[in-house]
Amino acid sequence: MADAIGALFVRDLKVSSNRGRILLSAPKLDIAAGAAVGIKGPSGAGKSTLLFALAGLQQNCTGAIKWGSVDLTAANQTAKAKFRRDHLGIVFQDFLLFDELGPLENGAIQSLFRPKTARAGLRTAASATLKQLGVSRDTGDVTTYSGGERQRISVARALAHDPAILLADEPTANLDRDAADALATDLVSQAKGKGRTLIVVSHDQSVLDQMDRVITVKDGVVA
Ligand SMILES: Nc1ncnc2c1ncn2[C@@H]1O[C@H](COP(=O)(O)OP(=O)(O)OP(=O)(O)O)[C@@H](O)[C@H]1O
Repeated sequence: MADAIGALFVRDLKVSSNRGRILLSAPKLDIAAGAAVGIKGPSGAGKSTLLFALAGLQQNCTGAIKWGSVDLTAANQTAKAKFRRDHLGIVFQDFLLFDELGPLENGAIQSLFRPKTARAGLRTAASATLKQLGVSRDTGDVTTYSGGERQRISVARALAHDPAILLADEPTANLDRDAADALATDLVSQAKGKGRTLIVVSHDQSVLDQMDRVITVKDGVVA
């Protein structure tokens, strides 16, 4: 399964700022497809920079970031966008939902820019994941839902296209303890249940405890 799209191979990665300062280096990082991996480290260490590089969203990267046979550092913007559309789901600290829409409209938001033939499937998948995650009502916009529910809606959105890879950047930072624990459990079960690779940046030890493995980033270097 060396070429499984969820298998990550990073070599000699360097990420620079626009002014040429090295923000992050990762000499070697391998993650097996289907693994659940935490990324920890002090504030400003470069964790989000690493996660965004792995998503093909970070500028000024050199070296190799390969997901299966797709080399993101060699890909142009169109190819990177296609990779994300086909294979990647992302969950953000601040949810990044559309406040004026409800859970299903947010969960299935991708249907607005997907081919007509894919739209019904996306809505069905988002609806099923919302149910699995316990977001059972679909009344009112998402501002009427709790933080934990909103983050679960953003997980349903990230998974609607059935990606092989799920990335999350501090997904529990805005949640209370109970909601954070539940969300971490949900992320792991949604990933493991479908053999997805899960990579979670977190300061939260109870989130990191649920991962198969934890990587440390310190002073811009991935250990
Ligand atoms: N586009 C950019 N241009 C210049 N510096 C940047 C850029 N993006 C990030 N940085 C710097 O890179 C370093 C790493 O930032 P990053 O957000 O990856 O850290 P982090 O480990 O995720 O921190 P936190 O835990 O506080 O979110 C920081 O010093 C930050 O100021």
